[in-house]
Amino acid sequence: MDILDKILAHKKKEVEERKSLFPVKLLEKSIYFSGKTVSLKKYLRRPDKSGIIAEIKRKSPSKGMINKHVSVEKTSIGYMQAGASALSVLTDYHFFGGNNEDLKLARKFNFCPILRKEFIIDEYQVIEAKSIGADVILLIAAALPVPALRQLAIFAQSLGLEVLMEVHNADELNQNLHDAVDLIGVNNRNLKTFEVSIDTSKNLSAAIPDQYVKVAESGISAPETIVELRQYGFEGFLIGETFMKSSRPELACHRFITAVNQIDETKTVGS
Ligand SMILES: O=C(O)c1ccccc1NCC(=O)[C@H](O)[C@H](O)COP(=O)(O)O
Repeated sequence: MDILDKILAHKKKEVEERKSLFPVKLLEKSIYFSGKTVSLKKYLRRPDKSGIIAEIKRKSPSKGMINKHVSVEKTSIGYMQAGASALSVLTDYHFFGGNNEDLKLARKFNFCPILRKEFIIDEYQVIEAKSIGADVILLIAAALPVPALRQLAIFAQSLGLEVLMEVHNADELNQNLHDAVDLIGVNNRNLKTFEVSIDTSKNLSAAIPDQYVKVAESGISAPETIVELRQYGFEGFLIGETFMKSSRPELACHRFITAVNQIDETKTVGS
């Protein structure tokens, strides 16, 4: 059993418990449920932004505790002030130390696209995502059979949510391409070995059709990598640990984006 199998087995039980504790009828009463969403696709393409999706991530299966004392309010506002294009909030508690309140807090203090980083296997979690103020959900191709993934994606779009589909290889990519997916994320982290390689994004980039916004996920630790990945057509860059391992994640994000901008400026002057 790899880590994804373990997470999904746990998630199955958790979702059933949540369904009885917080029935759909209750979730639908949230002010966010019938509200408008903010488009991640559009924000990633805004020229005044970096393309960085900055993540709130307290701990992870690969790294253990990363940042126990993060303030979601301070960090999320600081990320956006630093020039991030969007936020990602891990809402899984058991493996990542997150929760729905984190996302609600991020929503309360920011007008920007927010990705609910979750292990979604059931329509209930899509309704929950909308009810807590998310704009985008993640669907992991390796987590679900193709028809189930497609159904969840169509359902999410019917609620006004965008769908970021995460793939690890060409097979997952080719099987799952369809109109209900808005963005394709290539995860550089191998979930069996936890090894990260930016080459995963580079190698898959050409196989992603132009209609999808390409997002490189995980293991991005150097500003130069953003500049390099842009040359492969990536417009979004999901970064968690590199910022969160600092006691001031928002400052780490600011320094990182400033460095990306400096590389861009140097290239412009030199060309
Ligand atoms: O981060 C993990 O260890 C992990 C393990 C198993 C499933 C998912 C995992 N991470 C979720 C993510 O996708 C990352 O938080 C996200 O891409 C940011 O990655 P990083 O910048 O490397 O923190």
